[in-house]
Amino acid sequence: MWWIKNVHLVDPAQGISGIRDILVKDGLVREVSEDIPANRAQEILGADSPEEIGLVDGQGKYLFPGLVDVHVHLREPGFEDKEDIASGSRAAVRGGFTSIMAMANTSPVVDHRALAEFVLRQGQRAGKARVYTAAAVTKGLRGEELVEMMDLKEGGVSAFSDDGKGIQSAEMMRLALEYAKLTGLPVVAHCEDESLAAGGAIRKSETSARLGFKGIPAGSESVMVVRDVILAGETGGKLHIAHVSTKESVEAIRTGKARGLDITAEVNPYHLIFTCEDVTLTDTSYKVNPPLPSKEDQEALWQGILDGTIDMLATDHAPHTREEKARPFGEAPFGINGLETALAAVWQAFVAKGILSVEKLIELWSLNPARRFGWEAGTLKPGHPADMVLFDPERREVIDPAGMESRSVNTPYLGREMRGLPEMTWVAGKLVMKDRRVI
Ligand SMILES: NC(=O)N[C@@H](CC(=O)O)C(=O)O
Ligand SMILES: [Zn+2]
Ligand SMILES: [Zn+2]
Repeated sequence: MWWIKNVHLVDPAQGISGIRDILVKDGLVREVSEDIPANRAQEILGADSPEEIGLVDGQGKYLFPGLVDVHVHLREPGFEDKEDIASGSRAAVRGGFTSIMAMANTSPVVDHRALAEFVLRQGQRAGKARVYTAAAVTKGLRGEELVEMMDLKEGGVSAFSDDGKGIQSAEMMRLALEYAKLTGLPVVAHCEDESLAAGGAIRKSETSARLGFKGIPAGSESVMVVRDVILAGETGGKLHIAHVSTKESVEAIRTGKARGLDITAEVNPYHLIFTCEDVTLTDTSYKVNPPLPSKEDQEALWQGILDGTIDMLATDHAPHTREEKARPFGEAPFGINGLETALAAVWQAFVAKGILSVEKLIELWSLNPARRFGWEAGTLKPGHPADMVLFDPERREVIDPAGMESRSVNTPYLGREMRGLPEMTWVAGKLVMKDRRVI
């Protein structure tokens, strides 16, 4: 049992952003109030003596509902040299994430029930973050034949996604939305038209021309977002757009929402922090799909966040080995390792500077994703699971591979000092990270 005192609690679902005390017992939040006297805490917690209660002084710190990340690559089965479910879920809680959703682009692909159940079981066995999983939309991510959606839903998946590949056939996407609708689960769309994107390494721009790369045009994403919004309208299906990175995509989603369609969208925080102009040939950790956007697109992403067109942030945690990322830029795989650095990155770039409020941050990264995917998370209302993060806005740390839980270190922050980090993480009232160490 826990008693956290004098902490700045941020919980948009309860309309709270201010100093509170909070009591936790048997995995649940029991009481949230402005000041809890010792005898009352002992009574509510049913403690025989004060020594039984874990007391945390939250002075100068924030308490957040555990962050919810709907887009991570845990690489198991098949690519355990990059990450596995245990290491990924440890990285999650170290970074402040207590619920994560694994993508299906493993080997074999999570396109059948037995494998989905395996992923969920491995997540439980790891006993750190709550691990949810998406199943593929099409068998083997080949875009040709739908998976058994109802069977997978019964196996416990939370969404369907061919993430890593765009579904090239409009008819296949239409069918996917229609069938997924019967399960009540969203289709998570990775929007990428291969005829436009093929062979590119970074966003088509002055930089791509200067560096001598074939650029990936913004349209390779936007045309498919427009298509999928239209198909969501025709089918009445539930659509979630992954890693939105262009102005035209934001516009299409805004239009779809104005029509009342069942659409949500996420942005990868690195697309808010970096632009295509930051890319250098020597650092492949900036190579990500979709590629880092232009300044103009980045501004449109912000507009989308501020007016509610964009519902959430998601790391798209995409670990790759040092060997793979050591290849020449054009040949290195796409992806940025996110779980252990993303919150700090957003904090120091935006929240610390007053560009993004802490309340909006928690809406975007805890409340909204939990609501969309139907998970019990995103708030610390009494009676809800005590998935919580104690966050120290002043804590500094140099990002050192030796301290990282992820098996991969493909982040632009390597060797850089970050400011604003999670200090303690609880999942279901159990302390799983303390002082930057997973326990
Ligand atoms: N985002 C990436 O750059 N890479 C992801 C695939 C994806 O999310 O599309 C990966 O699996 O490595
Ligand atoms: Zn993707
Ligand atoms: Zn992804």
